[in-house]
Amino acid sequence: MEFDYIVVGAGSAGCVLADRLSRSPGTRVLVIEAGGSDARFWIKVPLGYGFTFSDPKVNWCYTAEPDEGVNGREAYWPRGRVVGGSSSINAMAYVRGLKHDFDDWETAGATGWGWDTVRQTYERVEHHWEGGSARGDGPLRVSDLSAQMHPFSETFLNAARDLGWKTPADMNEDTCEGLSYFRSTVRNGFRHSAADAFLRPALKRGNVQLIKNALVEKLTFSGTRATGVQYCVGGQQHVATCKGEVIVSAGAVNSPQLLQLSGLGPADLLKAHGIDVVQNLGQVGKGMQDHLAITHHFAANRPTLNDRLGTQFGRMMVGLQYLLTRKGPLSVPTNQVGGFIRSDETQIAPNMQVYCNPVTSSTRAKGVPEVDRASGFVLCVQPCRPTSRGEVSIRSNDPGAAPRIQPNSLSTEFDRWDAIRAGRLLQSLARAPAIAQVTQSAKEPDISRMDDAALLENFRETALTNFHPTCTCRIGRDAADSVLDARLKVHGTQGLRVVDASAFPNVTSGNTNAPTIMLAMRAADLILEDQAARSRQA
Ligand SMILES: Cc1cc2nc3c(=O)[nH]c(=O)nc-3n(C[C@H](O)[C@H](O)[C@H](O)COP(=O)(O)OP(=O)(O)OC[C@H]3O[C@@H](n4cnc5c(N)ncnc54)[C@H](O)[C@@H]3O)c2cc1C
Repeated sequence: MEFDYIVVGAGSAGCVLADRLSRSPGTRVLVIEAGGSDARFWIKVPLGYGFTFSDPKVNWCYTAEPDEGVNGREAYWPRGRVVGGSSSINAMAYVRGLKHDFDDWETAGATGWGWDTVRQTYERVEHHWEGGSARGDGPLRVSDLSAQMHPFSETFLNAARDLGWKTPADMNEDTCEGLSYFRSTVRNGFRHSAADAFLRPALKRGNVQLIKNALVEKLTFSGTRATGVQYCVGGQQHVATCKGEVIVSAGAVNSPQLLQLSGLGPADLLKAHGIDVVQNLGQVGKGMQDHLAITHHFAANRPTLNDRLGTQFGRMMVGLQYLLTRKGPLSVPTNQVGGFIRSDETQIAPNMQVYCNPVTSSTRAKGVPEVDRASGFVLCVQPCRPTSRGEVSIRSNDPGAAPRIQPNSLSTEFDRWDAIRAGRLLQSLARAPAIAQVTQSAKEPDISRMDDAALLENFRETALTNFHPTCTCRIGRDAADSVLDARLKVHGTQGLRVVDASAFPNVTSGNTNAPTIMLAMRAADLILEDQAARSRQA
C-alpha cells in the first residue's frame, strides 16, 4: 500500500505528526516504531520510571564512549524504545525552555522559530490543569501536582526566598526565573505521554496505521528523492512506499544513524562502511548537545519521601493509596521543585537549571532503584546552555548495531567554567538557612568546602547526562553548517524531513520533551503548508 506520509518512530515527535498529518480523512499516514506496546504498569504510574530506566524491553539502553571530559567515564544513555518513545520513559517534567533559547535558534538559521511563534505553538499543545482549574485546550495535559507533593518540598522554596531568588507560580511563564513546583505531563494520576495525547486519538480515525516492533533499516530513494522505507519485523524485511514525504522522527541518536545507514552523511564515514552515498552531508550526526548535571545527596533531620517509600510497609501503603485514589507519592514524579537561576550577577539570563527532590535513592543490581530508608533529599544543578558538541556515528552498516555516541563533554573553556559555576550555586543552595536547618549531614562527596579546582574535578567525576541529547541533525543555513533547512527538509534531498530533538539548532535551557513536541507541532504546520502549495500548483 502507498501512503501519503511515512513517519519513522512513534516517540514524542512522531506521535504529534501522526495526529496532525492525519486530520484530513483522505490522507494515509504510516507510523513505524521499533519498540512495542506502552501498555505497561510502570510506564503508566508516574513514579514508575525508575523501573523502565534500564529495561531493555522498552529502552535502547545505550552506552556512550569513554568521555575524556568526565574522566573517561562511559555514560549510560537510556532512550525510549516503545510506543511513545522517550515520552513513555521520561521523568515527565514539562519545561518550555527560555525565550532566548528560541531567539538563538533563529540566529542559528532557524528562520521562523523565534519565541513569539514558539510560544503560540506551545499554547496549541498545552492543556493546563492547575489546582482543579483548566486552561488551554491543547491535547497534552500539563499538571500542577503540588497538592500531592511531599510537604518537605516547601523547604526548597523557602531556601530560594532566603537567597533572594524569585518563586514564580510556574517556570513556564515568560519571566520564569526562580524556583517553583515542576509541572508534569500527568493526567488523572497517570503518565500522559505523547502516545496518550496524540497517537491514540489519531489511531481512532482509521487513516493512521501503526506498525510496532519494526526496525526501519534504511530509507529508499529514487535519485535524491525519498520514496519510502525498508523495515524488518520478526526477521522479515518489508518495504513501504509513499507519494508524499518520509519523516524521520527516530530521536537524537537513531535519526542520524538511520540517515547514515541510508547514504546521507559524511561521505568518508559512509564509504568506510560500504554504504553508497546518496548525498554527502558532513553534518549528519555532528553538533550534538546534551545537559550534564551534578547531584548531591543530603541526610535530613526530618521526614522526607524516604520515610514513606524506604520500607516495605511504607511502599505497600503508598501502593494502596494509589490503587484506591490515584493519588499520593506514586502519582508524582520525583522532580518536585526546580527552575532557572543566574549563577552570578554577571549573567544576563538564567544559566543554571536547579532540581530539588525530597527523596534519595541508590541503584540495585539490574538498574532497579531503591529508596534509602533514612530521611534524605537531593540538590541538583545543570548548566543550561553547554557549548561542547559531540557526535553520533555508525559503527557498521548493520542497522541492528548501536551507533557510537561521543559526548565530548566539557571540551570548551566555557563549559568548564559553567561546571564550576554549577558547583558554586549548589554550595549556596545547600548553605541557605532553610536547607541548613533540615540538613543532618552532606553525603560524600561533600561539596560544601570545595574550591574551584575541586568543584571542576567533582563535576568531571560525578556529573551525569540529564538525557537531553539534541542537535545531531540540526537546522541551519546550509549543508556546510547543518542537516536541515528551517522547514526541516534534509539539505540536497526531496520528500524527506527530520522532525525530533535532533533538529534543534541548540539545546534549550531546560528539559527537552516540551520543545520536541512543540517542534513537531509546528513542523506539521509546515508540512501541510507545503502540501497545500503543491496541490495549488498541480
Ligand atoms: C530517562 C529519561 C528521562 C527524561 N526526562 C525528561 C523530563 O522529565 N522532561 C523532559 O522534558 N524531557 C525528558 N527527557 C527527554 C525527552 O523525553 C526527550 O528529549 C524527547 O522524548 C525526545 O523526543 P524524540 O521524538 O526526539 O525521540 P523519542 O521520543 O526518543 O522517539 C524516537 C522513537 O523512534 C523509535 N525509533 C528509533 N529508531 C528507529 C528505527 N530505526 N525504526 C523504527 N523506530 C525507531 C524509538 O524506538 C522511539 O520510540 C528524558 C529522557 C529520558 C530517556
